[in-house]
Amino acid sequence: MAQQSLPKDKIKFLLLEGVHPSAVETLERDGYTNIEFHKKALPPEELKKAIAGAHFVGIRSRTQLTEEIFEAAKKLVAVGCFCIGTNQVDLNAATRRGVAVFNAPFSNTRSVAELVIAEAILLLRGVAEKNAAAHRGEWMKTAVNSYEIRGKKLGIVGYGNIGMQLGVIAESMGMQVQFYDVVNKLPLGNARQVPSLNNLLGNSDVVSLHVPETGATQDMIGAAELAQMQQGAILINASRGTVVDIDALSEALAEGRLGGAGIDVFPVEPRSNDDEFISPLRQFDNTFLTPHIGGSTVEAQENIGMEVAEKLAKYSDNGTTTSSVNFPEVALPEHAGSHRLLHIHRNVPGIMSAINNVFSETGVNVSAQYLQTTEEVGYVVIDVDAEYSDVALERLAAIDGTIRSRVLF
Ligand SMILES: NC(=O)c1ccc[n+]([C@@H]2O[C@H](COP(=O)([O-])OP(=O)(O)OC[C@H]3O[C@@H](n4cnc5c(N)ncnc54)[C@H](O)[C@@H]3O)[C@@H](O)[C@H]2O)c1
Ligand SMILES: O=C(O)[C@H](O)COP(=O)(O)O
Repeated sequence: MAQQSLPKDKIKFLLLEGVHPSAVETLERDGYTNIEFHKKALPPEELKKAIAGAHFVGIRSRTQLTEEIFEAAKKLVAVGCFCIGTNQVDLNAATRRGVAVFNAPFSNTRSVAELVIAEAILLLRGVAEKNAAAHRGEWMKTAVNSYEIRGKKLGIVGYGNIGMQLGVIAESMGMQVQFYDVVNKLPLGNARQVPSLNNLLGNSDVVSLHVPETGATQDMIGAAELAQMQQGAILINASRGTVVDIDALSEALAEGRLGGAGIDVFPVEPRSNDDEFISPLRQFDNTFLTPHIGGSTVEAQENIGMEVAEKLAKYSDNGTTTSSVNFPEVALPEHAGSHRLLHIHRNVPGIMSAINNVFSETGVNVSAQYLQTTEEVGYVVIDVDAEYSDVALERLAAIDGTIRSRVLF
């Protein structure tokens, strides 16, 4: 599929799930005015219709971009996840169609870490149940089962951007930090990596989960793992709802084996704020149940809006794919005075020589060329004299293995 460069007002952005206004402001400042904005996620059938005319789509964690949705999104050039997680996007389906996917890997990490620390303090003090009791008119003044976090052991599962930040804050408040990760990580401060999940679970006063949603993390904390935890320990999950078996957690809470839990993400979450939240955990006073708001602070949302909108605009303006989660990464300079050809292809032998043949056979002068590949996809960017870009684009688009090509003026 070969695409000519469109005037900016013809390039359509579909922004869903109430991304922060900073996204719209950033795009408008860059000259993109064709923006359809929705406060909520769209149901699949509506999404299919809305996405059919969109060149760029912006989502958060709720919108599922499945194979079927990509099939309906014939004009789609890139996806912006205005969040960290990208598990809601079928990345293979995107890559096969030459659709680049971007996210905001850092902007809300502090917000999540702060929520977890707050919950660790309040749950170790028994505040969740004392607060619930007070709302019912009960007075629970007691020091029994009420502890400081100072000197307690925090076990972090998944020592990535959030886990590391959490560890630093926890340590500054006097906690001893240990973590489990599938990758060997450099511990910050006095944190200590432990060799196994069981080792961490059996030896932590508070366990906090910060792994991505993958096959390996599905039900990572089930009945067997909960049984490993210390009597009275706290479990916090602000990662993904699929990581904890909620029925097993309910059982552990019902039997009084855990001191409490802070759960921000659930296997099934209401589609909107108008729908009822249904969970067996509602019965327990010693839990904080929050509506997936780990990253929902004004600061984080504003930064995410700018960061992801900038990435989309940059990709649209000059082809830069820096920090794409599914695409070869290329950081490109401006291309004033020349036209820029973007060629996305399956990474199979012979493609590069076919591309270079186009230029040797047509005599089109190449002023710069950039190439980057992943296992599946190759991304070549070629700057050429403006008057020859049409003919070169046509020839490039006809090369066997081409996924998508476009020209930027
Ligand atoms: N509640 C919220 O609002 C909210 C906000 C932001 C992020 N999140 C979730 O938190 C997750 C973590 O975010 P991050 O920015 O720290 O991600 P990250 O990619 O920086 O870190 C994830 C860490 O988990 C480790 N890991 C992966 N699989 C593992 C496994 N099976 N066992 C142990 N460790 C494993 C990785 O090696 C990595 O160190 C995100 O994937 C996202 O789903 C939730
Ligand atoms: O992946 C994330 O960053 C979090 O889950 C936050 O998602 P949200 O933007 O939908 O709140």
